[in-house]
Amino acid sequence: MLNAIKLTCTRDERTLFSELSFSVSAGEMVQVAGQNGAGKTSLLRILAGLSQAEEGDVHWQGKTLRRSRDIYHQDLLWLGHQPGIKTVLTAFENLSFFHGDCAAAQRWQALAGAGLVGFEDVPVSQLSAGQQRRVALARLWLSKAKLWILDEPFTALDVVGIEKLTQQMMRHTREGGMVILTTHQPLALSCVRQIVLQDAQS
Ligand SMILES: Nc1ncnc2c1ncn2[C@@H]1O[C@H](COP(=O)(O)OP(=O)(O)OP(=O)(O)O)[C@@H](O)[C@H]1O
Repeated sequence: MLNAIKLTCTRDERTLFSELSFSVSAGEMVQVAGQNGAGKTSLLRILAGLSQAEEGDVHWQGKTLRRSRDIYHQDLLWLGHQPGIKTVLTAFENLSFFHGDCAAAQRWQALAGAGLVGFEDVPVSQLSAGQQRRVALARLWLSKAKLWILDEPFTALDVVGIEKLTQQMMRHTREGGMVILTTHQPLALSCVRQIVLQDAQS
């Protein structure tokens, strides 16, 4: 279980959120919602251990991230705003780089799952924005991480890509995984719990 405990985040002397507490349990999908600039990415980065809250703490399986760092890194898959893939490599080579422990057949399957059949051997720099996003998301087909933290994963995806990703997130939570995401897309899923960050200025 992930516990956010009384998190306070301040940027440029503006408090984005204060004393924010919530938990995410196995099998849950949570959408962090709010207007542009409300602090969604800031919150996700804190949850992923990439930045620090001014106050409060994040616990994974009952321990602070500091104390559970190694296990947390194994259990977490973070996909940020940027695709975070290597543009000089092909789609297949990217999956080999990030998931060399998976069999080649699994990597091909992951690319097929993400809708990249026919583009496996093209350098990523020559793919469209949506295809590049699909390469990053193909990692979700291979990852054994329990917790996925996804910042705007639907960006640049077409309708088919959105559907594939939605199905993949649902499969993950059905199997006991956890998903925390931000998106400005309406999510037509009854199983998603929302955490809404109010704009401190409004
Ligand atoms: N490293 C930083 N230094 C200074 N200010 C920052 C930093 N990161 C974010 N901010 C500010 O914090 C506020 C919240 O940014 P954040 O990216 O968390 O918002 P968001 O809710 O994800 O927005 P969007 O929906 O536009 O992606 C913004 O006003 C931003 O300028």
